Amino acid sequence: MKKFKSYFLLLFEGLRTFAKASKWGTFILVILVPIEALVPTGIIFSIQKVTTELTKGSAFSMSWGIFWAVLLLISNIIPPATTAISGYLTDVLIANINQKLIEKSSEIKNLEVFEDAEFYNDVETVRSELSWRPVNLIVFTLSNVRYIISLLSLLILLFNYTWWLPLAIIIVLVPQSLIHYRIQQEAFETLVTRRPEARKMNHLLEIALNRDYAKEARLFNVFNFLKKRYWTLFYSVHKEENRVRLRQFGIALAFIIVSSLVSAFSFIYLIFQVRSGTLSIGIIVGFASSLVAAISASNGLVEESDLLYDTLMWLEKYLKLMKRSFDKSGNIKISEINQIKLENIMFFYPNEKRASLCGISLEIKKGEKIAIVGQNGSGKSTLLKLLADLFVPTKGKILINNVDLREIKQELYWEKVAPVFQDFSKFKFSIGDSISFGKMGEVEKALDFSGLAEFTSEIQLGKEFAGTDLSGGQWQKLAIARAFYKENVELYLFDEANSALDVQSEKQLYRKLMELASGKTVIWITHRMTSVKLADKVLYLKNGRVLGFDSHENLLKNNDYASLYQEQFDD
Ligand SMILES: Nc1ncnc2c1ncn2[C@@H]1O[C@H](COP(=O)(O)OP(=O)(O)OP(=O)(O)O)[C@@H](O)[C@H]1O
Repeated sequence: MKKFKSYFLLLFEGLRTFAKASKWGTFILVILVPIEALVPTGIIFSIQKVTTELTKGSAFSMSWGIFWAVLLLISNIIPPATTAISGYLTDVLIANINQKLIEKSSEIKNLEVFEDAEFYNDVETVRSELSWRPVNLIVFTLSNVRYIISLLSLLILLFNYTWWLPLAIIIVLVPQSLIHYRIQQEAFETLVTRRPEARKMNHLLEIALNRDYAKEARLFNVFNFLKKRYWTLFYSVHKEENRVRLRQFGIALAFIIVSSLVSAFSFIYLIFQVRSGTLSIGIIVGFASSLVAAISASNGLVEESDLLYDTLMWLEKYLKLMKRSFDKSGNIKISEINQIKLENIMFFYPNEKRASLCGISLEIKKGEKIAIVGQNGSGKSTLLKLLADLFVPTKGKILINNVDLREIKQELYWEKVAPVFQDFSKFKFSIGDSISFGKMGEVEKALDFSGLAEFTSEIQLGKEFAGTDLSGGQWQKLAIARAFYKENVELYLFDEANSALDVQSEKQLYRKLMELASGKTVIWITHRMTSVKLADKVLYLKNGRVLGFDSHENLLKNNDYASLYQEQFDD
């Protein structure tokens, strides 16, 4: 019963979601659907009346005939109208849900949530099924409301013939529905808990079909591997689902046999009544038609409410995501970044036992140029992500102008920071939009600064949008242009922003950066040691710890650093 209650609560939430998308669309459907649902009962009733009046030779048969014709007309007009309105409602519902998801994502201030498997699974479930779930939500909600109203009106009609038949139908229907919901829930859970496998299967298909994988997939001939891995995953996912389906079929069959026996028995009983002259022939026509319609409505209700239930479980995940509140940012406003102080920073990625950063303490003053060096995995990018306020230290504090970064209004801090990440995003907009995101300003200047002067802001990016593609270095220059374009920056964070650049472009990058960032703080990660000479201080990291934080010249006295530096210039 608790399940039923939550089912109806969710159904109500679904209706509220429709109303939020379009008040008028929902209102018209709320009027039309019950009328549409009542029409079949009206038609059966009028046929019964026509037959009864005809056998009596009464002139009323004509009035009932006209009533029947009007109902027939209504039954033909309403379905195309509800289809058109529900089509419109589906479109605005999808747009509404998409807008809400974009808004919700903007509330995520700490990227740690993306590392949480449960959250990630929920987001993936909502996102991957977004293109078709809202359609199902509308279609199945409407059909279920229609079935419920039809069934109730038919049961009332049947009640006029025999009181025990509608009762028997309800007695068969309720446990049948309960068992179905239980199984459906199990099926959904199975699918969801198996979601990582389903995602792996999708990834295999992506490798086979996506252009990003096309080169290596061919030269390393991964296709046989993909096919085998796909079948292995398929069998593991579908073994469980087939078990659920089989149970569902068995239970449905048992209930169908019971309800057919009850119906047959009542029909035979009524035939006897008509033969003995207790009931009129019109009654048997009405009874037979309403029984067939009621059985078909109750079967439809069980089947489609199963499908609706499945969709409502998706809605539940969506609503859970919408209700989730994320860490709030602080409230302290800053207009400048005069000092950055790290106090004994320790950082573990979620569910990781090994610290990625350990006991980092240092101070950076406004305008200082800091290079971060160290071997792969030493914690350089992690430190930069903490400085960008995308992750929060597990222990210790980052102080900005002596204020804990957690207390500072995040939007204001981010306004002052211009990053180029190692794994920068390749936005497939026009070049202008992928730099400015719709803001006014001189995109061309940023392009020129980052060495992309030959491109204009109108050029569309991305082959999937009939646009152009860029070389690896050009994509990186575009990410750099994005950072150069940003105004009122106080802190530049560059994570191997030179990794794909040719020697000349790299020199230009640092020249422009030093020019643009004069008086501002710049922190850059690099494996190419030539740029360390430009830095006021070099931060040398190893295994998440600071091995040195001093000028390049002073650090050369450290054997470890000296050999890291020297190795670049050896053969
Ligand atoms: N999302 C993550 N989840 C778990 N561990 C991570 C994650 N990202 C990085 N790590 C781990 O944190 C440590 C530091 O990684 P980080 O990316 O900061 O190194 P890095 O010095 O920037 O390396 P590289 O020079 O290769 O870019 C590594 O041991 C890495 O395996």
